[in-house]
Amino acid sequence: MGLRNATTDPHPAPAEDAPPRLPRTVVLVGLMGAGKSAIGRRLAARLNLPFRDADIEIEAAAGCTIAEIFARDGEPVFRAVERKIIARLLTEEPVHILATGGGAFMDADTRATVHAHGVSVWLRAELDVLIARTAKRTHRPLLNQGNPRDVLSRLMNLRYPVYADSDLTVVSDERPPDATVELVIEALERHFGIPLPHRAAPTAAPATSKPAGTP
Ligand SMILES: Nc1ncnc2c1ncn2[C@@H]1O[C@H](COP(=O)(O)OP(=O)(O)O)[C@@H](O)[C@H]1O
Ligand SMILES: O=C(O)C1=C[C@@H](OP(=O)(O)O)[C@@H](O)[C@H](O)C1
Ligand SMILES: [Mg+2]
Repeated sequence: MGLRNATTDPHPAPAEDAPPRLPRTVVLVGLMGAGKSAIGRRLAARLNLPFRDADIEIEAAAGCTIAEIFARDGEPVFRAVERKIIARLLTEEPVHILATGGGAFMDADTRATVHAHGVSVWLRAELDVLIARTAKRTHRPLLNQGNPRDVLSRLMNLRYPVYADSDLTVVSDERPPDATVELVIEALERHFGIPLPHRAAPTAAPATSKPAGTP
């Protein structure tokens, strides 16, 4: 018979028949509490891609927490490490979902690297949403120096005009995280003009078994 065995076919289907793939690493940008880490992790699972969190990579490289780097070495040292780690992730790792820390995109070099190698998605959130989401944890050094509402409000004024330079903007509001993930997938599909192969969204929200405080 003329039927070919798919596994031993010496003439495999041409590449254009393969499902479209995300062409660039997705770089999530936004203020503390916007959901970069939480949405990024879920987005990676939906798109079946690796997830990296720049903050976790920094802590692994430094062998201590971000709060300890700020206290011991100061913010400029943290920013230098952050710049280096994000450049490495974007230039040396295959396409993945990357959650940055809220200050990363403020660095001109990092912005240039993101524009050159990634697609940036700003998770834009209102002040009250950011305050509610960040209030539960105390690991962010910038929010432990004074009133979090004042700090976040000042950072919004400074940073939102710069975050606006992102390729895409998605609102991060009170809707459930999976609904925001859906918005990001739709925005990416529109941006690249391709359907992205992705897993179905989780149907029901089962009772959480995560330890308290896990993003
Ligand atoms: N709809 C939502 N979208 C994103 N995060 C949400 C949402 N609802 C609650 N959260 C919680 O808010 C926190 C957001 O923090 P995180 O993802 O660490 O933000 P970032 O990395 O941008 O600072 C997490 O604990 C997350 O579980
Ligand atoms: O906004 C910032 O300058 C920072 C945000 C943090 O990350 P998240 O935005 O993920 O909280 C972390 O990188 C550090 O505490 C500084
Ligand atoms: Mg984060």
